[in-house]
Amino acid sequence: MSMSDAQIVVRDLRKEFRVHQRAAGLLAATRSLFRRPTTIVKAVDGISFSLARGERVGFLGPNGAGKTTTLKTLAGLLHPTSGEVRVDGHVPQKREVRFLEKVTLVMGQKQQLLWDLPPVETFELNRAVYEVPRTRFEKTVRELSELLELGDLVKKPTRELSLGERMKCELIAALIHEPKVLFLDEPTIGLDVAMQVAVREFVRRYNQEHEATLILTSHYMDDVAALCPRVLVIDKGVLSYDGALDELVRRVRPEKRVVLRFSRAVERGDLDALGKIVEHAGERAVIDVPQQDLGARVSRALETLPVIDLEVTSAPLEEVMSELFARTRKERAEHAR
Ligand SMILES: Nc1ncnc2c1ncn2[C@@H]1O[C@H](COP(=O)(O)OP(=O)(O)OP(=O)(O)O)[C@@H](O)[C@H]1O
Repeated sequence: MSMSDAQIVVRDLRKEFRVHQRAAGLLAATRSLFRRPTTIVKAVDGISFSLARGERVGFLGPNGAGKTTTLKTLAGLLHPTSGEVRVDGHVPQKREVRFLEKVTLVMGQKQQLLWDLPPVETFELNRAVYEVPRTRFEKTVRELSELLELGDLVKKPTRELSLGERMKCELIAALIHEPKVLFLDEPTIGLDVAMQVAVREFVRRYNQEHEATLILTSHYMDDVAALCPRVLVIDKGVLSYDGALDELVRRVRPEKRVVLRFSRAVERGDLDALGKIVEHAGERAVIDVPQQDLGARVSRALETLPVIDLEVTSAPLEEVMSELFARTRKERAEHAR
């Protein structure tokens, strides 16, 4: 994809925050009223990427990596310290009406629904703000409520809804104006597994039906695996990977995970030759085996051990990601020395 075809373009984006240090003690506090020491936090430290229309990209990184800051900048809520950002040809920070009509930012940790009123009232408010024609509005609300199986819940006061029901209504409120670009920051946080799946499927359908572009952050790797073929990995404001999720997993963890069950307890020493032992408790063992040796090692296990059950899996994505983040930190620490 050339930069000119891209719908979202980010070039060398930096965002710094100036933070006042809080000194302890009354005297220090009084003094700091006049001369407050400040430090600079480099939340985003020179990142570049671009997205084509309709793409779904996951934004991964540990806490404080700079994900929310990047999304807020793309949505026009924060001004970049330097660098360039374009979303469908617009400079987000100008917050032009035509730009605002095209985008939405959903933050799982914040809500826009009015607490004491039913969600439909917030939908109505957004209809007015975005000047959505009545018939289109009604069609959208009906379709989205059906997709999310909300029924008449949208007419109950928000405070009476469960977390999952509220999150679904948040999504509808954010989509009343049928945006083409979705920035979703932890949209499934706090939801149970069934609800996560429902929201995920809904987002997927919206993406397909509207050819909407999507950037998603989530601590639930299942969300990312289900929705985002491509991922960006950010740590300490710097991008360390931009590419296919599968490829990332292969790079970080070229091993397959083999779960073995035996008809009787097996000695640890008998397992050593198979690979890296992740777990071992007598009649059960979990072993990481290099991908290229998988066939040979599995045959060996079957020949030499009383195997009654064998399953080949991959390490959970959560584990792969925390290993990646730990590695990046370590490399950077060594680099800094
Ligand atoms: N308004 C602000 N003022 C000062 N520092 C900020 C501000 N917003 C964010 N930061 C700092 O910038 C860094 C990046 O924060 P950001 O919220 O973008 O991270 P994140 O990747 O979204 O993290 P998480 O996964 O925890 O939500 C953090 O060190 C954070 O403390």
